[in-house]
Order: sequence, then structure tokens, then C-alpha cells
Amino acid sequence: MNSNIAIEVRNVSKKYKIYQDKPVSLKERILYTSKSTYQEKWVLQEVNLSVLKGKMIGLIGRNGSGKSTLLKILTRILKPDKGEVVIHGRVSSLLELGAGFHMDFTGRENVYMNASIFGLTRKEIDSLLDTIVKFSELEAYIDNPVRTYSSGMFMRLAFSIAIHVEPDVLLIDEILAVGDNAFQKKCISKIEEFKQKGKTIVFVSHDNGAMERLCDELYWIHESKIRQNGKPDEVIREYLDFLANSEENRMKIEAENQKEENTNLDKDKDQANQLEKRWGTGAVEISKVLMVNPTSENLHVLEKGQPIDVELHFQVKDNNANKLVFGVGIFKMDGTRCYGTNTLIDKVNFSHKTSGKVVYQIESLNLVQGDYYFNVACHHEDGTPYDYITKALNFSVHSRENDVGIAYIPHKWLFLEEENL
Ligand SMILES: Nc1ncnc2c1ncn2[C@@H]1O[C@H](COP(=O)(O)OP(=O)(O)OP(=O)(O)O)[C@@H](O)[C@H]1O
Repeated sequence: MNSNIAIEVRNVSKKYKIYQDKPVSLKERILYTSKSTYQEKWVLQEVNLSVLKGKMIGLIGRNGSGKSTLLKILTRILKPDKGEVVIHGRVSSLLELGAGFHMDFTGRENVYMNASIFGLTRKEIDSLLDTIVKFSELEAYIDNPVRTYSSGMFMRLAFSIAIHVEPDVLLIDEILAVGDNAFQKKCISKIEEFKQKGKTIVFVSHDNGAMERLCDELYWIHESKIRQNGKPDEVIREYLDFLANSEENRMKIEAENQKEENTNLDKDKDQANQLEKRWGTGAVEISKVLMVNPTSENLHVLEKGQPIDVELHFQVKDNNANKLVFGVGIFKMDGTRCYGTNTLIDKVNFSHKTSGKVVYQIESLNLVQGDYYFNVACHHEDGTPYDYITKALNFSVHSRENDVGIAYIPHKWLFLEEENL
């Protein structure tokens, strides 16, 4: 093995046994004494990777793709069924440390127990204890049993031990999912400090932004195999495109199901059900709602900030229908209204009486990542409903940013030195 390599994973495969029809009662246990049936499921297949000393790699992939299993194999909590792993140097794993905690012992006792696993003497731990406790910000709780800790406190202590025992290789699983923002920042700057000291790090996280910023190389694990590895920005782009396509397919299937449901509803005379989705006199009918971009594709998945046209195709069924007002409402899938307006509110005079289409043009779709739907409506100026459709269109917004809430509010940040105030 090249002396610059810290971690080498060669043809590693791992399978789990998935048990079926587990007997639940004592009677069942007695009656079905034969061995339980199980299926074998390969959760890692022929995984190869190597990490140079001083480099930080990240593992990304959807839930259940096998990232944590690989980390457990690196930590030696699990043995691979095939292949081998070679690691040079002392390994500290956040996974192992967390798992190694004794719930009835205090935080302080756990520091001693865990650090001693790494070969530190009592004297060495004595001199490190204050630093470990201070970093974890658990001074007030360090003499309480860890079973009384929240998951955030638990991870803070585990992370603090993991980085202070001076390992050569650090394995971290989802540290950014717990703890508050301030602590996450501290973790990230500690990880950066670690990198500068030439330590090797394997990092698993769903925070693509942090992965792109911190890692030298990413491995995308998909359905138990490495699908791609390389420069973080390239791998993340491919990964997001893949997710957007899967989402597109999911939304298409949902749209198809909804279409089918609507057709069934038309046939069904259950008025109550129909009213929930669609109501109005029918004097004007919204026959089609489409989201299109400048090349006129019918879209379901959009990038945050992209321009988009929403087309409302309508047919005037009754010539007495006049003073038409068209409206749209954008909702999150949980029913939260994000925005709503209509041609009357926007003072757009709509005097046409013939069939056609109304286009609601959005210059920049500033919604944060998530799933949404459109409600659309046509009514008379006096409020007489012609056609109201709930969930006329489902769509997803994808974003490479991690802002939260509903919509992006245009803003900037300014930093002024004290002397300039
Ligand atoms: N002890 C176990 N017994 C059986 N199946 C398991 C066991 N642990 C994990 N699995 C299965 O193995 C697969 C890979 O799990 P793993 O936890 O490695 O995925 P992951 O990529 O880390 O997912 P996540 O992002 O949700 O943490 C999943 O299908 C999971 O259900």
C-alpha cells in the first residue's frame, strides 16, 4: 500500500439478513420453532475507495443507500462479508464513541472511559478533561448521567472527545444534524483545523453545502454501489440532477394518479367529494393548467429562482359570463398558503369573452426547496364562482442553497467595522 494512503477499501460487500414473519407471541414462538425465514440483502456491493493522508472525503446518497454501513465497517463495528479495509493510524469515530457511552455513567465518567479506549492514560485524560468539557459546553451537566442528556448534548460530548484524543483518522456521521447553529459552526471550524493539521477525515452528511465546502472528494453511494466519485461540485450537481429527475418522475406519477382520480370523480356522482376539488357554476371552465419555461416544456420540477409561466387555458361555456377574474394561489403541500393574487387585485383589465389562455408570468420563482401546488380560479368580478380548482398543479422546487421558510426575500448582508460606525 502506498505510504501516502490513509484508508483503503477493497471490494467491500456487506449483506444484512432481513427476517420475515417473526413470531410475535409466546404461542407462535412455541409453534414455529423452526428457524425464522429471512432474505439476504446486499447493502454494499464491491465498494472500492482510497483516501490519501490529510484529505477529507464525503459520502453522499439517499437514505438507506449504505453510507452509515460503510462508516461502521471503517469503524470496525461491522465486518464486511467480502473484501477488506486497511487503515493507517489511530481511528476516532463519532459513531463508535456515541455507541460506546454508558447511559448510567456521568458525562465525566464517559470521557474517561472513552478516551482510555484510545490508549490515553488517566494522567493524559486529566489534563484534557477541561478542554473536552469546555468545547462541549456541558460544564453544568458533566456530572449528570448521560441518559439525562438530549441528543444534541450527547453528540456534543461525543464530538468533543473524538477530536481531542488526537486521532490520525476521524470518521463523522451526520454531526450537522444535531446541535444548534452555533455549535455546528464550532464543529466545522474544528474540522477545518483538523484538515490543516494533515489529519484524514471521512464525513457523512445530507448537508450538501457543507460537503461541497469542506471535502476534497465526494463518493456518491447509490443502492449499495459507488455511482460516482470526484470533485465535490461535480458530484453534487449530478446527484441533485438525479434527485430532481426522480422527483420529476414521482410528481408525474402523482399527476397521473390525480388525473385518474379526477376522471373517476367526474364519473362519480359524489358531489361532496367533487366540491372539495372543484366547484363553480361552470359558465367558464379552466380546461388545462400548465407550467412552461421559455422552450415550452411542461414542467414539474423547477430550480429556485427560475422564470416560469403558468398557463390557464379556459373555455367560455356560457355567453352570459363576463367581467372575468382569474386567480392563482401557491400552497405548500402541508396547505400553507405561500402567495395568492388575481387579475382584479393586480388591476389587470380582463374584458375578453372568448375562450383562450391566461398566462401568469413569474419572473423568478423564489420559493425555497420543497413540494408545492397551485390552486386556480375563474370568477365574476362580483365574486360569482365560475371554476375553482384545488391542487390544479403539483410541483417541486429544488435549490442548491439551504435557506428555510417559504420564500426567498431579496436581501444582502453588510459588515461594518466598529471604527466605521
Ligand atoms: N441492522 C440492520 N439489519 C438489516 N438491515 C439494515 C440494518 N442496518 C441497516 N440496514 C439497511 O441497510 C441499508 C443501508 O443502511 P444505511 O444506514 O447504511 O444507509 P444510509 O445511507 O446511511 O442511510 P441514511 O442516510 O438514512 O442514514 C438500508 O436499507 C437499511 O434499512
